[in-house]
Amino acid sequence: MSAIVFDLDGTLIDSAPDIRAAVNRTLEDEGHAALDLPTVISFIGHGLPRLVERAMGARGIPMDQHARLTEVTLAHYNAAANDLTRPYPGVMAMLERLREEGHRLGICTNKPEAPARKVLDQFGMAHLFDVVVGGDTLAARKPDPAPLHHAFAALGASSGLYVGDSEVDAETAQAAGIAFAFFTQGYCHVPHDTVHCLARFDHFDALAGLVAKGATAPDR
Ligand SMILES: O=C(O)COP(=O)(O)O
Ligand SMILES: [Mg+2]
Repeated sequence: MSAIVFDLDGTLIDSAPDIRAAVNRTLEDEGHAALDLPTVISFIGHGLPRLVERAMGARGIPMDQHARLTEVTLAHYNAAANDLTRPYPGVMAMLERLREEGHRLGICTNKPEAPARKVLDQFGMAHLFDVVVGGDTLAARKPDPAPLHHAFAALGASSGLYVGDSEVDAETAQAAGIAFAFFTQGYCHVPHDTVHCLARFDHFDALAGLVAKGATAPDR
């Protein structure tokens, strides 16, 4: 038995199109032009408040509107979190296999906890996870290691494997002293060879094999 914790956006699910739609609804409500998908993807990774801040910056909206527009965007997202979102190929089979092998699974995402739970539920994945830590579950969010420590503690493990798609996840794992497996098809914003990881993979069919080969050994 080991504990395996997953990032969500860009790792288990390709959620950027719905995130983009929510942000663009907010911008359009305010009379501003929409943002394209690559631009929105470049803003994903540090949580919703940061994403809204960057979208506002791109459109020259004064930051005194930030708290309000973050709430508005969250409401838009909660209303339509699964219209365009899809799990990456092989995700469901991989999660079920890891559970069958006796691993305990968790989520550590910077997405707010409520929509994270909702998305997992709508894809029929919620029952596979023993803990969901979102960007607003604790006072700190990734790359602070606290949310990842919290997830592993809830699983009754001090170590295991963290699986994510971005430099933020790699930094978080390193700060937490947890081994990191890097899914390369998500929303990473730096050259892939600069991402510190124990293993990298581009399809979830490969993950169970990595776990079996001992990718859950401590990273340092
Ligand atoms: O909400 C974000 O900015 C990123 O979410 P993630 O941590 O699941 O990639
Ligand atoms: Mg991610």
